[in-house]
Amino acid sequence: MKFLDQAKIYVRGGDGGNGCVSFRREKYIEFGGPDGGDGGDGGRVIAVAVENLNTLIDFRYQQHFKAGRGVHGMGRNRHGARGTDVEIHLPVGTQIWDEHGERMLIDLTEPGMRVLICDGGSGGFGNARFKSSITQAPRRANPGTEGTERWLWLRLKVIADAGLVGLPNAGKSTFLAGVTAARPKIADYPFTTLHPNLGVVRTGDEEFVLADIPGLIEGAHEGHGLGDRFLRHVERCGALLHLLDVTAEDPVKDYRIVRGELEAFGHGIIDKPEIVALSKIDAVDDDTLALVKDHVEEELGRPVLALSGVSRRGVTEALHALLPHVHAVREAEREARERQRREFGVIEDPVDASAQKRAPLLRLPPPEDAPAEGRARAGSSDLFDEYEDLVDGLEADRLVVTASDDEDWDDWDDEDESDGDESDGDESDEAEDEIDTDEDDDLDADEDLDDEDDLDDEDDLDDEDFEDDGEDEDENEDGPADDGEDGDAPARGRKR
Ligand SMILES: Nc1nc2c(ncn2[C@@H]2O[C@H](COP(=O)(O)OP(=O)(O)OP(=O)(O)O)[C@@H](O)[C@H]2O)c(=O)[nH]1
Ligand SMILES: [Mg+2]
Repeated sequence: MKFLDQAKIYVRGGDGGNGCVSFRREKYIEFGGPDGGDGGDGGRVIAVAVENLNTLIDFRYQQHFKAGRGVHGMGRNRHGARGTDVEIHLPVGTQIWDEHGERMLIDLTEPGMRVLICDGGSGGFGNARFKSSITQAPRRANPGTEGTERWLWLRLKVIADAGLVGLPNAGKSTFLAGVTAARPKIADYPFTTLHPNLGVVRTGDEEFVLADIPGLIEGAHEGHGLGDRFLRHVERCGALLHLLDVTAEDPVKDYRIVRGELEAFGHGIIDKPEIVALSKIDAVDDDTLALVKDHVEEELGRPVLALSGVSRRGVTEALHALLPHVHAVREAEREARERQRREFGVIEDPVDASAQKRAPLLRLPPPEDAPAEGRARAGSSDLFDEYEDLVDGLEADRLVVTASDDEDWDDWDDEDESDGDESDGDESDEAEDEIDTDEDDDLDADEDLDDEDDLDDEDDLDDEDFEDDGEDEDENEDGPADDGEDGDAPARGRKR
């Protein structure tokens, strides 16, 4: 499988479904009352950390993730269903960064960790919600709110307890293959290893993960060789095992080159506990080894181990030297995880009953430019007031409508005016251009109405009513919530 350790993705929560304006229509039942259901909430986008994945290559082929839209509310008090959630599976060790790659939002360090990265919009209230003792036939419903959207960077940092560093050909992959079941490519040329390899080391009853990363050369931080970006995979390691090829001309110089690159990379790698070992010692006799070892120890001013990935000599000692550091980093990681949990807070997951069995859902911090409260909730917003005004201006009666969006509301408004004009226009002489525009409006409005009809499941029922019962008319005209002079024939005819 190809290795890719960063990717940019676009995520979008589903829009909330619109509330529905509908009235109960049934034979022999007068004043049926409002029965428009609420729209369903939009689906959410959730990131899940999973094991057995170690690349972000999938995100090269798919970058856009959109959750499903909430279903619109319907008549007979039917609420729309929630939009479907989208789950994005990420390898453990993936970090989620903001759009500009400047701020890390969350670090998926545990398998099964779940993060809500994009919330869906809320469903709008149907007209049944607006029933009160005064307004018994409310003709308003809320449109659903839009889902949030954002771009995010994903960065994979392989999670290993210890890492192998060194020049190309130092014997890193050979060492990994010797102490773990990993089978990295090994060959007698530089840059055999092109991406990090992981292996699980077992010593006694201890286990830890060892990472072999591509070799570093002088100037790697400027992009020489494979560059130094793979170093971020050892950022999380508890310790580094720095291998120096004993057969090399000058192991001390090799050591300094690699240290120089670690320093140039930054991110605290240079400060990590480091164990230095001469490798390939089976390739030299003991005298030469002793000579080189003394020289290197003297130059570096520290003890140096000696090992061979081929003959396994000195390997156990090197692993044991790594162990205390591995324990220390694990302890620190555990604390960091607890801190992260406290910081992000856990969201109760009302949707999914099985969620309790799974890891808690964490909430990703909102984009920095977003309003603190997030998006306005349906039913409590300016949107609502705006809509209320619009509806008050409407003469339309007994509409059964599933709103699609704001534009539709505007169209309704237009339509109303044009209808008025239409009836006037037949009787009186209007200015010509005015009539023209009105006709255009009419066309548009009719089209819009058709669209709405298509969306609306209620239509059959209501169509029938419109056709056959004159009672209904009376019912609405006499209805306690009728605002004055509506119930006029043109308005009703218009809806047909
Ligand atoms: N004799 C001997 N040869 C070794 C030993 N370790 C590695 N080699 C040889 O050295 C060469 C390079 O080994 P690798 O393990 O691929 O080296 P590397 O550090 O992973 O190299 P890159 O992946 O290119 O950075 C291969 O030909 C190995 O057979 C050892 O312990 N003894
Ligand atoms: Mg290698």
